[in-house]
Amino acid sequence: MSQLYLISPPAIGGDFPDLLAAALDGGAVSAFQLRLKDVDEAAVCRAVEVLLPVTQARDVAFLLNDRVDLAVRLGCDGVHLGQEDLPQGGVARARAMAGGLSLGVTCHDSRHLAMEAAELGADYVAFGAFFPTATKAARTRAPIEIVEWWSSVMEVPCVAIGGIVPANCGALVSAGADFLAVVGAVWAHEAGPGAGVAAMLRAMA
Ligand SMILES: Cc1ncc(COP(=O)(O)OP(=O)(O)O)c(N)n1
Ligand SMILES: Cc1ncsc1CCOP(=O)(O)O
Ligand SMILES: [Mg+2]
Repeated sequence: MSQLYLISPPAIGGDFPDLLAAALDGGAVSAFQLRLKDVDEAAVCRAVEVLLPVTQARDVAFLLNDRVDLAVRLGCDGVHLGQEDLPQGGVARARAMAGGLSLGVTCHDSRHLAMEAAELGADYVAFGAFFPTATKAARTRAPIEIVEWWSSVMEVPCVAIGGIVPANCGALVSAGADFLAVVGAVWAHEAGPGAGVAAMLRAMA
């Protein structure tokens, strides 16, 4: 059984706290990642301040994308780092900086990067993109077999990301993905984010 990992749109408006509440009230979301792109640090801090209470009230873990220093300073539950977001010293240094926070690391389609990240203390590894996505110009396409392999040989959880929607998520659930991370499937759902979460959870069940 996979769990749902919700990621914010790359840009958010003033109504986003209400949209996030609606999404989280649509069903059991295990983790939320704030992933803002092209905004300054002050805007990220303000967003964390207003969104953290929304997730805390619903017992959903709050991870910040890209910035381990800010995640620690702002009291987030975790941080997600890409290979280009790692500090000097790589995953080992990120692990030390993150302390008790949950640490996730992007591993694209690489078994090597994933084994290295797990060895150096990542709490989860992320593979993707599995399907075409409009959210990001993803640098790699990952085969579903990498999830099958990872879940059969490793204990550290894995996250699948990239173009995941209700119609295609079954193969990743069957392959043993611990978490499915989605953006568009929820925020672009025609009936709103709560319906997007509910539709994902129905398809994952
Ligand atoms: C759960 C999860 N997996 C992968 C990513 C991608 O991270 P990264 O490669 O650093 O790319 P950006 O998201 O920063 O554009 C992620 N954010 N979350
Ligand atoms: C952040 C990220 N990293 C790889 S694909 C992706 C975007 C995922 O968004 P969507 O679920 O809309 O395809
Ligand atoms: Mg990043």
